[in-house]
Amino acid sequence: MGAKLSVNINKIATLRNSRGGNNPDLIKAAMDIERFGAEGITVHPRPDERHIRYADVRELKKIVSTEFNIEGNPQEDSFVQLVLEQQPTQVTLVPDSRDQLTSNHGWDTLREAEYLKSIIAVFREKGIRVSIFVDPVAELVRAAKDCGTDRIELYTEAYAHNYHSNKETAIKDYITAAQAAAEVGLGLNAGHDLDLHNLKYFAEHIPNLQEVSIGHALISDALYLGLQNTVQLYKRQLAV
Ligand SMILES: CC(=O)[C@@H](O)[C@H](O)COP(=O)(O)O
Ligand SMILES: NCC(=O)COP(=O)(O)O
Repeated sequence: MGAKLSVNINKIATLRNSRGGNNPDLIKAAMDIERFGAEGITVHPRPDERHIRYADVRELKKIVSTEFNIEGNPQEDSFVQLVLEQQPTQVTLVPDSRDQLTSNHGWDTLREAEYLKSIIAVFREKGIRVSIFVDPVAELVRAAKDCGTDRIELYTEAYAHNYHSNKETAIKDYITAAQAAAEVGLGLNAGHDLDLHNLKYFAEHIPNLQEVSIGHALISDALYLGLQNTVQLYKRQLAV
């Protein structure tokens, strides 16, 4: 079976927030995205609530019937409280600073090991699956296992950036990192800047890939192709 598609709906909230009303309706969009075939809904509430708001997360939890994945930085106490209260399928820990435009690096699982061990345990004790955002470096992947996480999410910005110039080179570190994950028994997710051009090749070369979370490109494509068609096109790239 191919990797699951979890659609990140941050950008739908960004559009809604730009006018202050409820158009587009985030809850309806999440339900439609699931109905169109997505196997998960991802949100990344940031401290300034510039797209997904904490209140959205609470409303989404009531209606998401597939896997609900909440991303964020556990160094924000309010984020930890929100996740513990909402009990999603998965929490993805991302080391973003408060004013960051978008995620731009993974955890240093060697240097931050003690902190990660303690915070991962907090979520796992409550039965929430934990994934941590990691750059494609085998040593950091192996160290992630020692932190007690269930899965890692490989940060795919570098792959997406380099894909068009040389896809064989672009995927190399990800293959090595994915093999390291398999060797130590870690589940494997991936995300950031994956799109209709680069997704199939990634899925074909990373056989132990369990889930991708995709937002920016997918929602942008939906402007031209329609949401239903777009979700199905992305799913087709994963059917390798
Ligand atoms: C962890 C990750 O790569 C995504 O959460 C991405 O950062 C989306 O966040 P924004 O929609 O705020 O850019
Ligand atoms: N975890 C990655 C994610 O949720 C979406 O990233 P992007 O597709 O918006 O770059």
